[in-house]
Amino acid sequence: MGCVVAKVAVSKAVYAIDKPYDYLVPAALEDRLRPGMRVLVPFGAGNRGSDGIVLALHQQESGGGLKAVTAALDEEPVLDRHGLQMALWMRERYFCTVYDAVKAMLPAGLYYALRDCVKLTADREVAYEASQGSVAATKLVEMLLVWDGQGEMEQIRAGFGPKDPAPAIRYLVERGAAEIVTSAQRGVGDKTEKLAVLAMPSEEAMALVTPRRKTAPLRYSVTELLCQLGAASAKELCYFTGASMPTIKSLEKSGILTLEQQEVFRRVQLDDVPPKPLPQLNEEQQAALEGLDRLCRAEKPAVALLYGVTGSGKTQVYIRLIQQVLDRGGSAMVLVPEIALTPQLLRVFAAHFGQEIAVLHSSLPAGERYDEWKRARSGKARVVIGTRSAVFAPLRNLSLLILDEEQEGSYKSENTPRYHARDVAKYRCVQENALLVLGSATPAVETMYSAREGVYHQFTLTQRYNQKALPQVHIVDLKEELREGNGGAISGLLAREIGDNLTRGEQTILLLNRRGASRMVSCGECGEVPQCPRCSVKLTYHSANGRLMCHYCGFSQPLPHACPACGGKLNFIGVGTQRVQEELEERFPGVEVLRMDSDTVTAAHSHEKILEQFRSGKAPILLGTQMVAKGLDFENVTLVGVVLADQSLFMDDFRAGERTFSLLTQVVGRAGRGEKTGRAVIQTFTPDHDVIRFAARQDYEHFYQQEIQLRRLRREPPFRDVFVLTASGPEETGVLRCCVKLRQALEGALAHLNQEWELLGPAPAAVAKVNNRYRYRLTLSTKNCRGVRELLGRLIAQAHQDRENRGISVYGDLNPY
Ligand SMILES: Nc1ncnc2c1ncn2[C@@H]1O[C@H](COP(=O)(O)OP(=O)(O)OP(=O)(O)O)[C@@H](O)[C@H]1O
Ligand SMILES: [Zn+2]
Repeated sequence: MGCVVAKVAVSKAVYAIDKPYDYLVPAALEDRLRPGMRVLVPFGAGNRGSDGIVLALHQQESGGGLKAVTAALDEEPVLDRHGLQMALWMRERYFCTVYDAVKAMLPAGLYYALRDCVKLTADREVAYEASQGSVAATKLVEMLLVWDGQGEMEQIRAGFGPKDPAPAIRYLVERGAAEIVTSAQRGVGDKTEKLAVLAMPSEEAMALVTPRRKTAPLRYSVTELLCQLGAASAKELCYFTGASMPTIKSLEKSGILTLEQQEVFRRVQLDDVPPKPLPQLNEEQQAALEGLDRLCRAEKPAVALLYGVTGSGKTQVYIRLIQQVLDRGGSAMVLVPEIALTPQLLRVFAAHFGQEIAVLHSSLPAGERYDEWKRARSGKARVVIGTRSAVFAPLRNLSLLILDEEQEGSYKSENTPRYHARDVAKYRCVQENALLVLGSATPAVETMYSAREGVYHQFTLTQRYNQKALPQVHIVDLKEELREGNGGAISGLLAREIGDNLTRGEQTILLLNRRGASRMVSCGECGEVPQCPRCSVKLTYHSANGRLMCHYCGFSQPLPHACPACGGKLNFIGVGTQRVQEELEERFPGVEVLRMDSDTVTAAHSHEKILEQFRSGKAPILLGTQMVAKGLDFENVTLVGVVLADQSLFMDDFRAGERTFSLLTQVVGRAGRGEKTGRAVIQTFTPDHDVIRFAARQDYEHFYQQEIQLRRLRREPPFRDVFVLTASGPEETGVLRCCVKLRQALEGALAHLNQEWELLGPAPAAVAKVNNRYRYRLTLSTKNCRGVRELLGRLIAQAHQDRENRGISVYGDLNPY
């Protein structure tokens, strides 16, 4: 008789020591435990509990010296064989731990928050007696008795103040009067999903906070706001008052509000969508469908590019393709970029697949996401529609994966694990013998290159479904406008076109190409621009809450009345959507301008409502940031205006051209999708820039040819890959030293590499300081291969273990956005 040993990927094992750890499976668990189930195990010094996932089980002669699994956390596996394989694959690709990958793959509702508790094991008298000889231990016993014999480590630490409770705990444990237990509880999910509800009449609440208004102003403001609203998401309360989560928590402690794990986001109701017959395809669509379906039926891994101009009806092809997959008993997933997952799109799919749909969206509350995940796993839902992380959805018999707008940056994760959904999808295709369809009107240069090289299959839709020509585009040179004395945001031509549209009762979409709507302020006298105290960036002004905010760390402060440095008058600089809105209202009195940007989109006034208002034709003009550029399909829109095209063009990033081309082509493509022909006006300071000229002609072919040549010359993807190693820490010199050391080690090892490479840095990151941490990076450009990944993985692990690097974190990122 041997024993059963589990190989476990442990949550508390950091990257440098991440490997499968062996644990003995206790007899009581032997029948139950299977690979893919999460477990609680003792780990590290002191054997504190950690969660982990079982990678494999095997028989062994003896388990001498092995620690045992404490408990199983799941009834049945949460990952199957392919899922576990995927986690290992991600570790190797993205320099994360296996458990980091597992967490990214599972819905948040499944996480367990682990709590260490100290529990009295003896009764009152015995416990007191055991504590004799240590004042601290006696105090601890008293504390625990008050809490019914058990306290969480955090509570105890709080109770002991600055004193370390550890000796007192040890004292009791050694004398058999207490034990440390680790309990696994269902995770509480994301803070942002908490709903704060006023827990007492508002007068009482105000009476509680008013006396200390001076010393605790944030408590006062939060309470005041909550009294008006009754209930609000914790995130919103913070946003509008500048408070942070501890303030909300302290109000909860005082009983002024309760935090509920409630719906903050409304789930899109799909039950009432009337079913629709399948679309009749035109010839091009039919040809694409047949080709794709043939690949799908082959049950061999394949990637196909569906390259179709805006409005060519790619969605209709997807729908038919999915229907055929379902008819054969398979399942399918459709991934869309963050901003494209609109209720409108969901309704289109719901009309065809009804209850077969599961929606996995990052802004769904954790509980709902978990439910949807379970529906996919059980086979009740066979079509998953979702954003980036839906690529991990546990569909059975997966035979079709669709990545719509595959060039979009939101498919790349900016947090650990830093994966790209396209790569993960490709790997799943191989695992499942499925077909991956990459859809786009402006494919990523890498994707088109693979298609041209014959690595991907390609299908093309050259015409709009309605046979209409693509919109006519005019370029306006803003330098000319300035010379002619028009310093406003709207040129003469654009104003005339808008006017024409108003007369004809047609609608207009205006894009302000910049992140967020916000503006900076600067002092008219000394030129001072308020900066974030924690980051090396300027603060931007948000009109919705009247505060200056940092987009990197969330710091905010009320807009000062005068320049803090010299007392001068503050001016707003930069064109914000709000200013454009004002200008439009001046030029076209009485005309309603809907504005959609991060400022106007709040829980009460959602994205969805604004779009609904626009669709119903009530407002003639929709003005917004990138939110309005993509995916929208409104018949009556015949004019698109780009207020300023240059913004994203001059960023220090090899994708700047591609991103600008894509955005302009997409937004121009919103016009003329119905019966009437569309027009577009692009305003720019660089009318001769190739990217703008190509975009105006919607000429992807020439854009691609020029771009691929540039990439070849500059040795950028797809010809090489870019690995970025970033070190960040509280002291600049330490971070720099860490990078220099890393560079030396890397150079030494790369000398033996049998392929071309180039190493740059250390250089400060584009934003050199975030949240009081300095960031420096090394950039290695070379072909991605196992040897390079192993080398980088080893060096990152070494850097983590280097004592000199205490407080510094080092991470790697492949082809970052
Ligand atoms: N076969 C079809 N039958 C009926 N209507 C169609 C068909 N194909 C496309 N359409 C209509 O044409 C319009 C554009 O189609 P769709 O939104 O699928 O295009 P797209 O290629 O995804 O566009 P974009 O990339 O610009 O978002 C939609 O209103 C759609 O309903
Ligand atoms: Zn900041």
